[in-house]
Amino acid sequence: MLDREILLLDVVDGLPQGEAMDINHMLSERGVDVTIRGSNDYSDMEGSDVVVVVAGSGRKPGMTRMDLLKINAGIVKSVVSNIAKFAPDSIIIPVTNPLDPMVYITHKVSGFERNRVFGMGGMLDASRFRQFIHEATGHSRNSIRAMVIGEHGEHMLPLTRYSSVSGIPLCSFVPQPKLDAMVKNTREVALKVIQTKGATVHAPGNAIASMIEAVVKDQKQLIPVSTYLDGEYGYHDLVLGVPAVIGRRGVESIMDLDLNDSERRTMDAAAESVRTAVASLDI
Ligand SMILES: NC(=O)C1=CN([C@@H]2O[C@H](COP(=O)(O)OP(=O)(O)OC[C@H]3O[C@@H](n4cnc5c(N)ncnc54)[C@H](O)[C@@H]3O)[C@@H](O)[C@H]2O)C=CC1
Ligand SMILES: CC(=O)C(=O)O
Repeated sequence: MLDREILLLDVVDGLPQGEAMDINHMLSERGVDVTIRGSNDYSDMEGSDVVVVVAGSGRKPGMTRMDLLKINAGIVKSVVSNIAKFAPDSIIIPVTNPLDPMVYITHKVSGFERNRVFGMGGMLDASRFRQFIHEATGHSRNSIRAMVIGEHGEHMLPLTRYSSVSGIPLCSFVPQPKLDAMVKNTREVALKVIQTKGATVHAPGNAIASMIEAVVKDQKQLIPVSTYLDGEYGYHDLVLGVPAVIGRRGVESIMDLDLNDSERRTMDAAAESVRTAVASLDI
């Protein structure tokens, strides 16, 4: 595939082709020389540098991400087998939920080195945490840095100690009850969006785009991503969200943060949740 080409691939005949035409018309008006193509044929992805996997069902109001485990595991396995066949040198960014088990499947089924498989979840969670910090403090979004690790699910870990406004740690000027409310809202807000409009769209799209940009432009950005751990944070053979430096080679390094007892308990609960889910699958 040419550098400035994006392929949309879906099982539904006509859907990616229609989306491609629509997006090309928009890009034409904006003078952007990137070509979008739609296809139902996996062989069209040959030569792709980065492949984003969003295939699968989304959760409906009342569902947790983990409720999608069985149905999406089969879909992701088949999609990833095709990626390994037709784009063996690519970087894969899984997005399908439940994210962390899907990243684990992707890593195992593709056989790709762990740096070439990392999921989008933490960056979206951090954008939500950032918005709650903005709403609670009134400070410019530009001055806010937020970090969210753990599971992209019930055991998400918004790290108040590692989040800041203009370099000043959040916990040094926001009272604990307010911090607790921000953490709770960050964990729960996706469901509120789904209850009101059916799916989360713009914020996930933006997070995916930023992650691709970090790879393509070799930005070495520190981003929370869902990645395979081999000893980091004390976990082996497990996928969880952690801060990582993202560049041309994908995950170029993982930052092993020092966690306090309470943070460690949430991280352990996240690890247990993902491990149990993965153990229930036939990979
Ligand atoms: N990790 C994250 O932060 C986020 C994850 N998600 C997850 O991403 C997934 C997709 O969500 P949406 O785009 O809202 O759903 P959607 O229903 O709009 O799109 C999913 C697409 O997957 C296609 N598909 C199904 N099986 C396929 C296969 N075998 N091969 C190729 N395509 C196939 C469907 O035809 C459909 O067009 C869901 O699991 C959702 O929960 C969504 C937003 C954020
Ligand atoms: C759908 C989902 O996982 C999210 O918006 O966080």
